[in-house]
Amino acid sequence: MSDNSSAVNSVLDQLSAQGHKKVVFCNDPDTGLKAIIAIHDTTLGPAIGGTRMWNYDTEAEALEDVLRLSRSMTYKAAITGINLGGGKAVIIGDSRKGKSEAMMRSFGRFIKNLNGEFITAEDVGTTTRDMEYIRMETSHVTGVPESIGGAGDPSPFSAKGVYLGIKACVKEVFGTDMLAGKSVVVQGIGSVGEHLVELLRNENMQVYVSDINEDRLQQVAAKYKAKPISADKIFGIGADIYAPCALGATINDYTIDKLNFAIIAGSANNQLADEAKHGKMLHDKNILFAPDYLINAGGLISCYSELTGFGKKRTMQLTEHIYDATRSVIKMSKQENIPTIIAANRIAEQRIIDIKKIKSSF
Ligand SMILES: NC(=O)c1ccc[n+]([C@@H]2O[C@H](COP(=O)([O-])OP(=O)(O)OC[C@H]3O[C@@H](n4cnc5c(N)ncnc54)[C@H](O)[C@@H]3O)[C@@H](O)[C@H]2O)c1
Repeated sequence: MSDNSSAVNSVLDQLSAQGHKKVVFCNDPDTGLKAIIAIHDTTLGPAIGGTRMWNYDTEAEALEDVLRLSRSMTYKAAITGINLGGGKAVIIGDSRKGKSEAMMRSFGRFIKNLNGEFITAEDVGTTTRDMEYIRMETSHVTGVPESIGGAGDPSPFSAKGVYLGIKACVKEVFGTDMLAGKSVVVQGIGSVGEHLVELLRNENMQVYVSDINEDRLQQVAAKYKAKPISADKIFGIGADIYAPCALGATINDYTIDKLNFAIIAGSANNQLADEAKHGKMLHDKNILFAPDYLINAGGLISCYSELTGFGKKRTMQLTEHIYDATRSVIKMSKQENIPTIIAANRIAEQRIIDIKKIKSSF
C-alpha cells in the first residue's frame, strides 16, 4: 500500500492555515462531475458561495482557489452585516463543453447531503440555468430566475456596491464624492462591468473600457460613449481610478509598479495576488484600495434577500450601506496607519468574534 499520509496532511494543513471548517470532494464518474466544496466558517449562519466551473490545470490549483474564495466569502458576509458564513465550490472542467443537466443535478445532490450547511449560487462558468438544475435536487441554492421565485441576476446590485465604493474613495481622495470629470479604467465589461460603466457614465465620468472579447468591447464602448483600450494598455493609462472587473490577482509583483492610479475599486474577487504584501505596497504608495469583498457584496446581498424573502427595495437599501462601510474601513486604515484590506479584515473578524460570544451565552 502506498503511503499517502504526506498528501493528506498537506490538505489538512491548508485547511488549518486559513481556518477552514470542512472540505468535501465530490466525484461522480457517471456524470463526469469532479468538484470541491469548501466551507470556511459558519459562525454567522450557513456558508454561502458561488459555484465556479473552471478548467484548472491541477486539482491542487482547484483546491487552492476554492479555499481562498471561501475564506473571502466569510469576510464578505461578516463585514456586510448579514447572517451567513463563507463557502465556495469549484467544478473542475470546461464550462463550454463539459456541462450537462445530469452533472449539475448530481452536484445538487452533494449539496443536499450537506443539509443546509452550504448554499450555492452562480459564479464564473455557471449560469442561472445551472442553478435551476441544482434547485431540482435541493433548495439550498440562490440566484435562480425570478420566474421560479428567485431574485434573478445579482450583477446590478454588485455594480451598485462597486459604484458606491468608488464614491466613498473619491470622497477621501478628492474631498467630494462628485464623480463628474474624474477618469476611470474599467477592466472587464461583463455582467458587472457593463452595469458599472452605465452608472459611471451617468455621472459624466471619463470612462476607459477594456475586455478580451473584442466584439463586446466595441459594443459596450459605443453604447455608453466610453473609450475602448486594449488589454495591454491598461497600466499605461494614467487615470484617477482603476476598476478591475474581470478576474482576480491583477495586482501582483508584475503590475504593482506600473499602477498609475489614485484609487483601485472594482468587482473582481481577490484582486491582490498576495493580500498582506500587495495591500501593504499599495498603502505605502498612497494608492487607496477599496477591499474587493466589501464593495462587491451587492450580489451576496441579493442572494441573502432571496433566502430571507426581502424584495428589491430592501436589497438596494442594504447595498447602499456599502458607502458607509467603505468610509469606516478608510477611517480605520488612516487612524491606525494600516492597509485598507487589513482594516476590513479586522472589522469582519470582530463581528464574528462578537457573534460567537452571544451564541455561547444562551
Ligand atoms: N456577477 C456578480 O454579481 C459578481 C459579484 C461579486 C463579484 N463578482 C466578480 O466580478 C468579476 C466580474 O464578474 P461578472 O459577473 O461581470 O463576470 P463576466 O464573466 O460576466 O464578465 C467578465 C468579463 O471580463 C472579461 N475579461 C476576462 N479576462 C479579461 C482581461 N484579462 N482583460 C479584460 N477583460 C477580461 C471577459 O471577457 C468578460 O467580458 C468576477 O471576478 C466575479 O467573480 C461578480
